[in-house]
Amino acid sequence: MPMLQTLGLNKRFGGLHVTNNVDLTLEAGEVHCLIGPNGAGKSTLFRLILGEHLPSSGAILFGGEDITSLKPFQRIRRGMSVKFQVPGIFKALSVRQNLEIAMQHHYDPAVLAEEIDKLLEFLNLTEDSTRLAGNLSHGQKQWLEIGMAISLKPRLLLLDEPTAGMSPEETHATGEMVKRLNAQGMTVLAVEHDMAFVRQVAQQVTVLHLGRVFAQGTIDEIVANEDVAAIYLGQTTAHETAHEPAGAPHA
Ligand SMILES: Nc1ncnc2c1ncn2[C@@H]1O[C@H](COP(=O)(O)OP(=O)(O)OP(=O)(O)O)[C@@H](O)[C@H]1O
Repeated sequence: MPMLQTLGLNKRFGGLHVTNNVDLTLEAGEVHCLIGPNGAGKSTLFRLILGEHLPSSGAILFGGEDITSLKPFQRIRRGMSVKFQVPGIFKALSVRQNLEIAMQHHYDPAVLAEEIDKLLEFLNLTEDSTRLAGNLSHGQKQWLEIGMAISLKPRLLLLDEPTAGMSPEETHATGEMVKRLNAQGMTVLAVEHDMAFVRQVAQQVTVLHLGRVFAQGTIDEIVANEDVAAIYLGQTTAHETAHEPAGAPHA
């Protein structure tokens, strides 16, 4: 049974048809990347999956259960977790305190410290555990957020442009993190522009264009697809800045 399925999903904002009949299937245990030019509808699809938007029509199944009308917290309870681009960490608290806040109500006090230690090690943040989160590097902040998102051991992790603004080294380290999570059984759906990252982690890639599924396949199939290359034409690297991801994938 697939981990996640969207069936004929539509979302309209007034006259704008932003999600157009999207059928997306994520098999359990896969890393799936969602790519597409700016405005293709990637973030909207994410918000539909998480329940921050309700679809105009269509359905969403999570582990076979119809969750279309469930609220975000009910989806999270069922094992979904998300890391958005917008920072969600408490800058004035230490790295460890941030994780404590995310985890304290979900773990027995007897094992909490040990669980946090394990997570800090996974995130390469052990030596930074007493630093204020606001003083971390950009990449480390993103890793702390990933840590908060995985702290409750979700079945499905949604990542919205996890490597935005990162150096190539940080991007690669993030990819390794995702691969280790996946090796432990976590299913991952990531919106991502960085094709090096997509190539590093993705078993399946879906290309969205104008709200529709434009192409789907392995990274090799997607990169070789001339129609996919064509929809990125005109969206050159001129859009890129260090902190603003471009619409076009950069190889
Ligand atoms: N709440 C909203 N109300 C009206 N229009 C919206 C809303 N949210 C998104 N849109 C529109 O839907 C379209 C798709 O937006 P979306 O953010 O989903 O695209 P995206 O693929 O994530 O783009 P990007 O790569 O730039 O983040 C855009 O034209 C956007 O302006």
